[in-house]
Amino acid sequence: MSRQARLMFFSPEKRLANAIILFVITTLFYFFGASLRLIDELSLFWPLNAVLAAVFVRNPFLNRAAYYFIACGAMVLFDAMTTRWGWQSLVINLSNMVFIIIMARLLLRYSRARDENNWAVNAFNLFYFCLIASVLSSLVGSIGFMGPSGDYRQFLPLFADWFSEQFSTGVLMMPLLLMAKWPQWSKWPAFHLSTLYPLAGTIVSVLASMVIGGAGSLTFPLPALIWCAIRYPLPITALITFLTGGIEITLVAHSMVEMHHNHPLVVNEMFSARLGIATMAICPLIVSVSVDAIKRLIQQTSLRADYDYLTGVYSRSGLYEALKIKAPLMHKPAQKLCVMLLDIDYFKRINDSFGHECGDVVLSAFAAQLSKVVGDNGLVARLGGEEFVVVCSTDSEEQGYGIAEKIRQSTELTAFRYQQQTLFITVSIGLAAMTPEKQTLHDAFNSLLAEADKYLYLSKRNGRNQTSNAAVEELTIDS
Ligand SMILES: Nc1nc2c(ncn2[C@@H]2O[C@H](COP(=O)(O)OP(=O)(O)OP(=O)(O)O)[C@@H](O)[C@H]2O)c(=O)[nH]1
Repeated sequence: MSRQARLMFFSPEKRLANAIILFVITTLFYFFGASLRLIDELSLFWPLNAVLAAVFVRNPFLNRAAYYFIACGAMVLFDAMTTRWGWQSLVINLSNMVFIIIMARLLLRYSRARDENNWAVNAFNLFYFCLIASVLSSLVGSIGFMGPSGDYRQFLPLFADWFSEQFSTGVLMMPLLLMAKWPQWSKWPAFHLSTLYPLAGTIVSVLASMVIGGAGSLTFPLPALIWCAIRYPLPITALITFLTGGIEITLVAHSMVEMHHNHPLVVNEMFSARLGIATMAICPLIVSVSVDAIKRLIQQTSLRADYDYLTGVYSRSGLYEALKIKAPLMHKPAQKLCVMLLDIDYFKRINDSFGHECGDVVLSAFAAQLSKVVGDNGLVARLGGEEFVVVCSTDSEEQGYGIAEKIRQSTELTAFRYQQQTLFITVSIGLAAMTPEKQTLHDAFNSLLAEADKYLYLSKRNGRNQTSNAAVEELTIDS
């Protein structure tokens, strides 16, 4: 991911600026969380912990005691100015820090190394890391909050509420926070109305869960979210999933999705709803991560198929793809399509005298030299063994012949090096050219390749290290 595309607020060199920004972010989100408080101390959503954990994951250099201290200090200071919690504030904020530090450390240790470019939201890992961080931080929070003289019958409901909030907010927010980047509008595909269908499906299913109600209705958006995961990029899926989960939690908390008709909302139901929503939220992400991985695999496989592994020039299949995509841009209607078939002379001797590895080095250096001479004026491919093909568009066949000769002469003059050895090679070339009229470039190429093969044979037969084409063939026949 490029520096510009990622959201960058921190820098390893600017420690004071880092400290100030961290302090401001902590205070802002603390304020936001505090304004969402539902019942006394507890919050419906507490986004600060997920936000700070993501900040520490995205900026590994911030993972130092001093920065942890600043974040915790900002929280305690906010409480000191806005509440009368006293020591309880220390416990609550310590529990926040437990979540933040455990989450950041686990993600940095197990996810980042695997995929440097994607901040690897391995959805399974994220789910379990959130679980571990939430259990530990809620334990610290609820035990500390009750204190030694607390009524321990209250422990379980307190722990359940604390844990389910941390866990659901973490699972819903972390993927989005870890992947957030400035949108690159230029890379967005053209808009079609059908693009909105999965989003519309999600909205309709959230509305349906409001109308129908009951615990089961919370899973209504799942199919639509999975549809989103298949259609949209990973960060967009993370955003929609986050919004859907957040809306559902709010609806349940405000009894707009009824879990039990005619019964007021009790903590256990909230606990169950939050866990259910968090579990549902991870499903589209798992699909999205898998779709992303499959897409990358397809990209890698086609890259492998399109390029020759040894020399880096096009493979045979890659050349046919390039003829479809690149050649029409390069070829003007009145121009000649020139196909040169090249075969290194006596290549077997190089293998026999210096070994197969030396042969590979020569093939690779020859391909590099060939690409340099042809430049942007043509396509270079390796058909197999020591046989290469060059396709270019020229104003005349003579011009094509000129390029072929330039290749041949530069090959003859190049000293190829392998270990302490200096080797010289020559190449024989067959050249065929035509102005494709009704034929596609692909068909024209196929017939020119067969013709060039005939002229290559002529070059070999006439002593190698030469270029042959129709004109040379005529001369040979005449003489
Ligand atoms: N090192 C290496 N050798 C290869 C590769 N592919 C094919 N070869 C060798 O290339 C040689 C081609 O030999 P021949 O077809 O007899 O042709 P030549 O020796 O070049 O002789 P002429 O083409 O008639 O000038 C064989 O020894 C193959 O084993 C490769 O990827 N690497």
